[in-house]
Amino acid sequence: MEESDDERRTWDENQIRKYDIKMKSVPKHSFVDPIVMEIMLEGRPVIITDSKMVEPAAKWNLKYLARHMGNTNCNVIVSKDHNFKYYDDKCVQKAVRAKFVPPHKKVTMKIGEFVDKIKEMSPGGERLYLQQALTHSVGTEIVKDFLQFKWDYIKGIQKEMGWGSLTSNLLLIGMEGNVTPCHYDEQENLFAQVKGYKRILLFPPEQFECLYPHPVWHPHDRQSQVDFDDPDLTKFPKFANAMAQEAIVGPGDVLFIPNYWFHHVESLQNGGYTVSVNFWYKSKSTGAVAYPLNATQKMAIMRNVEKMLVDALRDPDEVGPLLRNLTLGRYHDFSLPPESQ
Ligand SMILES: O=C(O)CCC(=O)C(=O)O
Ligand SMILES: [Fe+2]
Repeated sequence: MEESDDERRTWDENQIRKYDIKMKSVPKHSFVDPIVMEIMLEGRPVIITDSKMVEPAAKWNLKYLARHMGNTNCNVIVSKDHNFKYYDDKCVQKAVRAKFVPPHKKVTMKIGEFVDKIKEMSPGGERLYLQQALTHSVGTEIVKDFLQFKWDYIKGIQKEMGWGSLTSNLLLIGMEGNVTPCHYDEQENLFAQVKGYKRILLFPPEQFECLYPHPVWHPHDRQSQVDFDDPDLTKFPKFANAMAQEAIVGPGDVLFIPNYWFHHVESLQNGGYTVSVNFWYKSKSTGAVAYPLNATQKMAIMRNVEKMLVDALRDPDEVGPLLRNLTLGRYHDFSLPPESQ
């Protein structure tokens, strides 16, 4: 961990984790370029540069945050390794909860304590990741900075995209090398990078079958079951066909992560701590629906069917067998040419 707040202006390949995944780059354009909105309206990710969208947060180094957020009880995840796979502990099914072993601890602490801890931590040891919603409780100076964000610009995007309300802003302070494993969210995301560099691997909803998300009733709902560090291709063979879109973002960059797009996020190794602020928005409400439905709409249907079945059967273990009985020997022939049926 860097002692100082020394600003690194770039990064190199050695700081990037190595995965056996095919990749191409996410396009990167200045906020003044009309192509930004064109890409976003197509529902594709883009890195927006020079927008100064969260410029007042540029001074949010650890010292400033510790001084001005001192009294806030912050949510901090403590992990034994570099992975911070999200889980929902409000998960309703008691049976699931009993069998589920959380991969890490969630605690709360004051930011001062967090800063002291991350400075003490040794390589290969325990890691921390602060993930705190920006609310009024974070202190007046931070709220003042927040109010100085470029809201005209931000609201302009919201309007042009037809998004619903801004639901929350998460402040993320990560240690170098931390990884948020591959998952999707049910919101549109303007992900603003403030300090340090992050690499994000994105996968479109069309690649659902390559990423094998956990069932919806599972505490790891929305998270891929595939361990990128050591993919089990026997269990998850189609992961071999996954094609990532890579984005590397640094201070001042904003990445658009579309609703239902899978994303893996890593703070670059040996790059010091990272600070990011995201903006989560409700998606555009679906007006007239065009057929055939797209991959995002099909993912939403699958979520609803799964939820309904677990509700009706009252036992998550019965969902898989029922779905198999429903389709086995009945539906698979449709994809084959007539002579092989
Ligand atoms: O920055 C990270 O580590 C995760 C961020 C993320 O998943 C999100 O903003 O949706
Ligand atoms: Fe996310």
